[in-house]
Amino acid sequence: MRSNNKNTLLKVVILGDGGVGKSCLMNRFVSNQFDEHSFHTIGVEFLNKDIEIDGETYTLQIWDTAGQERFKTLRTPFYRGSDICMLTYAIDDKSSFKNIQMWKSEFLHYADIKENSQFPFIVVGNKSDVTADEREVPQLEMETWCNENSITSCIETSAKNASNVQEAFKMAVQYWLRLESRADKIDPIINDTVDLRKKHSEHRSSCCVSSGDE
Ligand SMILES: Nc1nc2c(ncn2[C@@H]2O[C@H](COP(=O)(O)OP(=O)(O)OP(=O)(O)O)[C@@H](O)[C@H]2O)c(=O)[nH]1
Repeated sequence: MRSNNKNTLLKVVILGDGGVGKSCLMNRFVSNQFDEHSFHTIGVEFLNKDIEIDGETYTLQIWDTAGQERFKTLRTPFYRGSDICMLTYAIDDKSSFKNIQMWKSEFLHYADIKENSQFPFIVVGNKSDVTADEREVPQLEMETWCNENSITSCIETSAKNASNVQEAFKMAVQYWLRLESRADKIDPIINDTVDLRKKHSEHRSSCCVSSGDE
């Protein structure tokens, strides 16, 4: 295990189609703010935020990526070294749900993770505040897809009204912990070779590319 009462740094990458609310989810989680007129992300940007689970502190380094296809070459180099991947869609946008399979494949390829290995993916259906008439993806459909893809963590969120946002990140870390403790039992030596324990303050970190107006 990487915890042992020390602050554990986890890299979380948020993927999904442009406009599903990735930046808003990150900003709601980190700053408890929501921007009704959020601009498209160009490339990637990240923020750090501490989260406490069972008395242990985890620093999440959250990477918000650009969902638009034209920014693919800017975002994919940042997938390597991720500990958790959030596959995000909007519940009022069926095509964004259909595309999470593509996002999963893109992540596995560029993060260089074997297709059949267990990785902590969490599926997030955002914009749960929309009306029943606007909903295009029933919750059951998400749960079925997750079952078929051996993903045990899925949740509907609203960055707008803050529903389940903290829970989504907490659930992701708990999933990571479950897989990590299983891996430690199988191969404790290999898992101790990479020490990601670092102390971080909560701050916005600049990266190669920032948000901008499209
Ligand atoms: N109703 C509703 N709208 C939301 C929610 N989250 C985000 N939005 C809106 O959806 C739009 C896109 O949000 P972003 O966070 O910029 O989407 P993104 O996925 O980061 O988009 P890209 O940067 O292009 O990949 C903005 O107008 C937001 O205000 C939500 O939970 N509910």
